[in-house]
Amino acid sequence: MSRKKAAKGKGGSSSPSVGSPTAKGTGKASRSSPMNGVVHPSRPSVSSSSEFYDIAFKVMLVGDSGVGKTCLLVRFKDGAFLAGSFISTVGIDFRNKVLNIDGVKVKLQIWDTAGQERFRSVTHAYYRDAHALLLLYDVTNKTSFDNIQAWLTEIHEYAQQDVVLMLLGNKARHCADATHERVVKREDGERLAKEFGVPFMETSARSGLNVELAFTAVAKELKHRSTKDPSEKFTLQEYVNKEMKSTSCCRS
Ligand SMILES: Nc1nc2c(ncn2[C@@H]2O[C@H](COP(=O)(O)OP(=O)(O)OP(=O)(O)O)[C@@H](O)[C@H]2O)c(=O)[nH]1
Ligand SMILES: [Mg+2]
Repeated sequence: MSRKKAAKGKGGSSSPSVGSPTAKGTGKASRSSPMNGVVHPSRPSVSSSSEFYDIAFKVMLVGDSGVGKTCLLVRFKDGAFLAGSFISTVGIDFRNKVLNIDGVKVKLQIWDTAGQERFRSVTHAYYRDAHALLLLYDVTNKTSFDNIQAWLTEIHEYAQQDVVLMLLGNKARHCADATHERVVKREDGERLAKEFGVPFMETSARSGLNVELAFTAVAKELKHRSTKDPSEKFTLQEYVNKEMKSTSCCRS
């Protein structure tokens, strides 16, 4: 397996990277990638980064405005929490991160979409290229939870049928994240996820709860699908159930 070089740094709506609809100039996603849609660039990206990778995937963060998509990405990429005033994402943005999954360098190109309704048509253009979707709601905001069904309808309409999907209940009350009151019970999230057959866990971009796990689990599933190694047994939901940390330490 030849090793490629990852483009480094923060992306942006003005300069999308390899594979974005805008970069191809067609406004439409391409489906020409080999290995079940896995991105294997024909040559290393022009970049000063020393991060090589073997396979690359696109992961999209979706959900209502304010649920914490940008914060989740920043927590995962930089290990920090964006405190202070809320700056709503305009259009779409991306960051890259290379993970070592069982000896394979997996590059995730993570697209952070704007949750605001007025940017919905921008987001639609990116769905078809996504290998995985992390769908977020905010456990302190009931409307964001009620809107999950509408998001799922949208996903079924615009995303690939075999897209890897995971539901995340963010802002979960956890040791370092107890600023807001929970209004969506964990059991409600579990029930909804079960109903739609998608893996689920609660996260906190603020405390870091399960953030690494959410992206690692998706990377493992995508790598598993692309290598199709029959000796390797992997089930996303089982992995998540085994690895996830619960918020129970803070429950009163
Ligand atoms: N307490 C708590 N606050 C969070 C968490 N994640 C995000 N926030 C706060 O929620 C607000 C919205 O976070 P963003 O990450 O910007 O939300 P977003 O989903 O990217 O919103 P859009 O870009 O408009 O779609 C910010 O004020 C964050 O500080 C979390 O895990 N816990
Ligand atoms: Mg945002």
